[in-house]
Amino acid sequence: MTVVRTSPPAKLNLFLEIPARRDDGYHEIDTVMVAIDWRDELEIEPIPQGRIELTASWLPSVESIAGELGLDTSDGRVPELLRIPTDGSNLVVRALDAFRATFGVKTGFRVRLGKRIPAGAGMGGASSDAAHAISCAAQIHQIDNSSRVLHEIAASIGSDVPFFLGGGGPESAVAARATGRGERLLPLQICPLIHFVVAYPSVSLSTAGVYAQLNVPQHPVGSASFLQAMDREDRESMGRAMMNRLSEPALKILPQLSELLESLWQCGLQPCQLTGSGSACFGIAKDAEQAKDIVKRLKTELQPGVLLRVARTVPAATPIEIEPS
Ligand SMILES: C[C@](O)(CO)[C@H](O)COP(=O)(O)OP(=O)(O)OC[C@H]1O[C@@H](n2ccc(N)nc2=O)[C@H](O)[C@@H]1O
Ligand SMILES: Nc1ncnc2c1ncn2[C@@H]1O[C@H](COP(=O)(O)OP(=O)(O)OP(=O)(O)O)[C@@H](O)[C@H]1O
Repeated sequence: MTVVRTSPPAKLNLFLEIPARRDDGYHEIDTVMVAIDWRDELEIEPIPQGRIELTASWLPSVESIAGELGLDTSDGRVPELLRIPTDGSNLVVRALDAFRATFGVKTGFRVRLGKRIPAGAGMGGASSDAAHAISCAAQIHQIDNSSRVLHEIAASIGSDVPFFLGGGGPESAVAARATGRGERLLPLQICPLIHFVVAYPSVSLSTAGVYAQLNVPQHPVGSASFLQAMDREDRESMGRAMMNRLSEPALKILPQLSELLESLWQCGLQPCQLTGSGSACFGIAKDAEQAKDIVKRLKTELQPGVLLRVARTVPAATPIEIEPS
């Protein structure tokens, strides 16, 4: 049986405006997302049984992630914040079930999911896992990865999922503009290499809950200035045009996020902002060296209590390794 492996990346929203509320419970968004090298690990093999068997664990270990977050594991139980569902509520299971139903696949998949990306962070970890699971299943069943149908399956699982399919081309874009509810994608050919410091506090936010607290702006800001700056690789103008309309509702729910943003800013990261619906925040560093130094310094100030990582832009769709056995 063939085993396929890949490493789903997280995303950051550099620009996120929300021009309108829709009648179907969603919002029209205008966002520019980049993928970053904070990655989960996914291993999928076909099995004759017609079901999805998923196992999931934290990498390098639940104890080490819990330690950084200041969560207690002394009773041997996984802390609530780090529980990973392995039933039908996991987006990987939902995506693979939708794949089987769409293509009439009677056999199933065994999946091992290694998590590094926190959930409810606005980093799209679950969405990326789901998109990469779809790509792996397509590889196993020799379905063209650029198929429109795969994009439709992805969009049915979640608004952020199609971004991580990467358009199916050989060279996936690092950045894309997403509109509609997030599923209409324009891959961006030019994106400078950006180094980030990303910080996840010991708390998750519900995407639906944050959207529910949003006051839709009367005069939405267009993404044109940000996109033009990106096209010119003009980092200063990009920085000035960055924004996230969900910051206000997220900070209303979790006021302590402003302290985290302040800590990033005080270290010289600029600009600093929430990603997606939070709770993770990020700041842009001048280079890899500065990002590394800042993470080292912030660890002494903020840990335990905050996961801190350096990250840089990478292609949204990660290649799949095939191991025939
Ligand atoms: C905040 C972002 O991460 C920005 O990229 C996305 O807009 C959220 O995308 P996502 O997590 O894939 O969200 P979904 O799973 O599709 O939707 C979760 C919930 O978020 C709200 N939602 C999501 C996307 C959207 N365009 N409008 C919304 O109002 C809805 O209440 C929806 O029920
Ligand atoms: N593959 C997965 N990995 C982790 N959590 C998952 C997965 N699939 C479903 N979940 C559940 O989904 C919930 C929401 O987490 P999700 O991962 O969607 O947030 P996120 O990846 O940060 O995305 P968003 O950008 O929407 O905030 C979690 O509380 C978790 O229980």
